[in-house]
Amino acid sequence: MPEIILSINAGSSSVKISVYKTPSDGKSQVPTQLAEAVIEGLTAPPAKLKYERGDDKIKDKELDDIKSQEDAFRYILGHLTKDSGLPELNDKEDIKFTCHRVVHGGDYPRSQIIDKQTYHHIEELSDLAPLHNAPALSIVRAVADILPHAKNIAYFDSAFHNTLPDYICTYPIDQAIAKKNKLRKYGFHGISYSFIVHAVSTFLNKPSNQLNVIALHLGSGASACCIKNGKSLDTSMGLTPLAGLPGATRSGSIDPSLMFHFTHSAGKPSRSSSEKMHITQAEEILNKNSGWKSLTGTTDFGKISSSDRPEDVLAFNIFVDRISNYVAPYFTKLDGKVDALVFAGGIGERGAKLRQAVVHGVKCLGYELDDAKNAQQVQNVVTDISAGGARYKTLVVQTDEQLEMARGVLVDKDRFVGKK
Ligand SMILES: Nc1ncnc2c1ncn2[C@@H]1O[C@H](COP(=O)(O)OP(=O)(O)O)[C@@H](O)[C@H]1O
Ligand SMILES: CC(=O)OP(=O)(O)O
Ligand SMILES: [Mg+2]
Repeated sequence: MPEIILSINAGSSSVKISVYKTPSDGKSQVPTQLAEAVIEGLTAPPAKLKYERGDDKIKDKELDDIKSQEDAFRYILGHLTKDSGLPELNDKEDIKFTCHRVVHGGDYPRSQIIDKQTYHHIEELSDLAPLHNAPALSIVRAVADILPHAKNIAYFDSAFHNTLPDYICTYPIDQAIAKKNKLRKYGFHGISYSFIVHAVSTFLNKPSNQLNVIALHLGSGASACCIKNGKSLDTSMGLTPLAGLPGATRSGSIDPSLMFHFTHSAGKPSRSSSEKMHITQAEEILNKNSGWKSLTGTTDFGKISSSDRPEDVLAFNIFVDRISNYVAPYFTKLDGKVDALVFAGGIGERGAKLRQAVVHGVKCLGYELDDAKNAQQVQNVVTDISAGGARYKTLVVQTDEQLEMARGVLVDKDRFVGKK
């Protein structure tokens, strides 16, 4: 009997939910997608709904009352269960598995059933992913409330980076304190990077364990990953998703001393700290009130890219510069043996002008775009946008974290049987 999987991806500005059914032959490892709902723009209200079920589509429906990831989840679940074209979901008890993208999984090397212990562990990690873990847990609680029969499984963004060598994930600080407090580089967007490895390996017809890729996941949060033989060798995010590239509301890496000159109360608790999540004013400022929002007043990078206001041009140039700070070093870490430079995430997939500027900046390495291919809206999972004579390939991958998690359910099902 096919079973229904609800795969939930709570990002910092969006919630994306896909519904799948497991294959009826029980053998193939490919779930069938029945519907996909996305609410985006949580940081640039009003939030907007996109919905696709077969040929039925809703595009950019404005939702005034949806302010948080939990609101978005409840709205989407209501929409799915009321959709008469989706009879598989009319009875909520039909949902057997719910997959949750959890950004910070600490030392967890792979997915986990969410029981009391895992729930509390994810909660303890909330301080280290202030825009992510708590919203993901608010959805886990809502699922426990509305869908008590479903098995909740956490998929961790950090797990893909479990292969980082010690000299890359160790910070040069007192090692006794670092070990005691587990202060190291974790890295995130790993579910997306895992999807990218699968997709590019299929596209290039090359085994994933021989694949070398420089991957850029550019969304509300943005990161770069150096993938060697299909595994993470280095990545730009760190102990938290604040390190590395700037984002919609995040500064990215800055001089650590800066904050003490920015405000005298940097170390004091922020007003949005709660019993469950403790963050300082510095963390609040750098995670929630910086990035594109602080420079331009909007978090919509599409608007920023198409504007010629000086502050938008500055934000665009900063992003191009910071991205280029990773591409060439990762190229050398891979010894120039690079199968593809990959763009993914909301900005990577839709931002033709940004791709053009980034690739132009690394032209001397042998990257060049076909301008016409770059300008088109991508339709396929993988699109080659490189110029005919380019020495190295540039690809756009429409990443699908929900599908990556749902595939994981098919692989992991037996590990979870009998557990609740
Ligand atoms: N046409 C576009 N060009 C560039 N960026 C875009 C475009 N459309 C949307 N975006 C940006 O994509 C980002 C959302 O990316 P996404 O990966 O979905 O975010 P999240 O981090 O919430 O998962 C937003 O910052 C949005 O501004
Ligand atoms: C890890 C991270 O920053 O995720 P997102 O881009 O979805 O906010
Ligand atoms: Mg995302």
